[in-house]
Amino acid sequence: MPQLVRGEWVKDDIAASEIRDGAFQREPTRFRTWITSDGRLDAEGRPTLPAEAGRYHLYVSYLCPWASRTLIFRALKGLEDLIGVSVAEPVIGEDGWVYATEQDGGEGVGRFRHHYRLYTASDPNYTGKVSVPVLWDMRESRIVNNESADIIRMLNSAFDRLTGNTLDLYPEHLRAEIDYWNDLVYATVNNGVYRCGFAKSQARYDEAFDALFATLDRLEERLTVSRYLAGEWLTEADWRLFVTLVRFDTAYHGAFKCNLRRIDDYPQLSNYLRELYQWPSIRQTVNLEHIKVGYYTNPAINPTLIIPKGPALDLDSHHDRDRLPGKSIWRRA
Ligand SMILES: N[C@@H](CCC(=O)N[C@@H](CS)C(=O)NCC(=O)O)C(=O)O
Repeated sequence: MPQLVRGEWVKDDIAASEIRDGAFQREPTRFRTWITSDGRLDAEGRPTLPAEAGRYHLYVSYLCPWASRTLIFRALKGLEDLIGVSVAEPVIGEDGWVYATEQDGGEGVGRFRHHYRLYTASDPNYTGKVSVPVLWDMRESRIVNNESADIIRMLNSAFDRLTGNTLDLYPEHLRAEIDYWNDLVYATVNNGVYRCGFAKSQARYDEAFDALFATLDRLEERLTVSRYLAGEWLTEADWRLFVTLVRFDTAYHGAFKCNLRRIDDYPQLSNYLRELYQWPSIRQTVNLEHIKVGYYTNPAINPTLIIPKGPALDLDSHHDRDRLPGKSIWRRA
C-alpha cells in the first residue's frame, strides 16, 4: 500500500512496513484525542474536545470493518444528524482512499478528494499509513481520532446529552465479559482474517488460519447457549464480531483464503449474523458490493483483479435467535 512519508505521498508498496517475519502486524494508530460531553480534562489530565452537533465528521469506506463499526455506533446512538459521513470509493489505488466527488474538510482544508489530505492537514510531517475511519474536527480542521476502538467508545456516551439516547453498549457491569470477548475476537477473528490474507509465509498463514477457525468453533458453541456474546444483552462485543462475520463469506473466505468453512456453514453464527444484520438501522451500514469489489481489487492478493460473481447470500432470511432469552441493548439510568 502507498503511504505518507514526512508529509509526502509515496506511491510504492511500503505498507510492507506492516510485515514482520512473514506475519502481518497492524501499525499502531496515531491520532488519539477524545471527545467528551463537556470537553473536560480526561482521567490522565489530557485535554478533550466537547461534544457538539455538526462539528465532527466521519470519513469511512464501506469495505473497512473498522470503519464499519463506527457507522454502526453512529446509527445505534442516533447520531446521523449530528455527525456527517463521507464514504470513499471502494477501490484503494495508488492514491490511497479517494472520494468520488469533492468533500468539504472545513476552512483549514477546503475541498479535497484525497483522503491523505486529512492527514497532512493534521500533521504536515506525518509518516505512516493513511487509514479509514477518521473522525475529523470541521472547526479545527484536524483529525480527532483515527482509532475505531476509541471512536465507538466516545460515540457510546459523549453525545448522549445532545441526543437523549441512553443506549449503552459498554455497560459497567458487563465490561469484564465484553473485554474478554473483544480481546479474543480482535486477535484471532477481526485481525485474524488479515493475518491470513496478508501472511507472507505458509507457516504464518497456517498459524493465523488455525487460530481463526478455533475461535469461530468456540463462538459457535457460545452462541448455542447464549443469545449474545456477553449473555442476554447485546453489546459492543457483538458489533465488533459482526463487522468481520458480515464480510466473511463475500470477501475473506476467498480473497483472504479463510476457507475451512463459511459463516453460512455454522448454524448458530449464521443465525446470529442475520439477527444483527436485521437489527434496526444496521442494514444501511453494510454495502456488500463495496466489500466484494474492495477486497478483490487488491493486486497483492488477487493479481487478475477478477471479481467473483458469488456468493448468493440472503442475510434477510429468517433467523431463530429468539429461541434464546435476550434483552436487547442496556439503557443507562
Ligand atoms: N486501527 C485502525 C485500523 C484501520 C485500518 O487498518 N483501516 C484500513 C482499511 S480496513 C486502511 O485504511 N488501510 C489503508 C492502508 O493500509 O494503507 C482502526 O481500527 O481504526
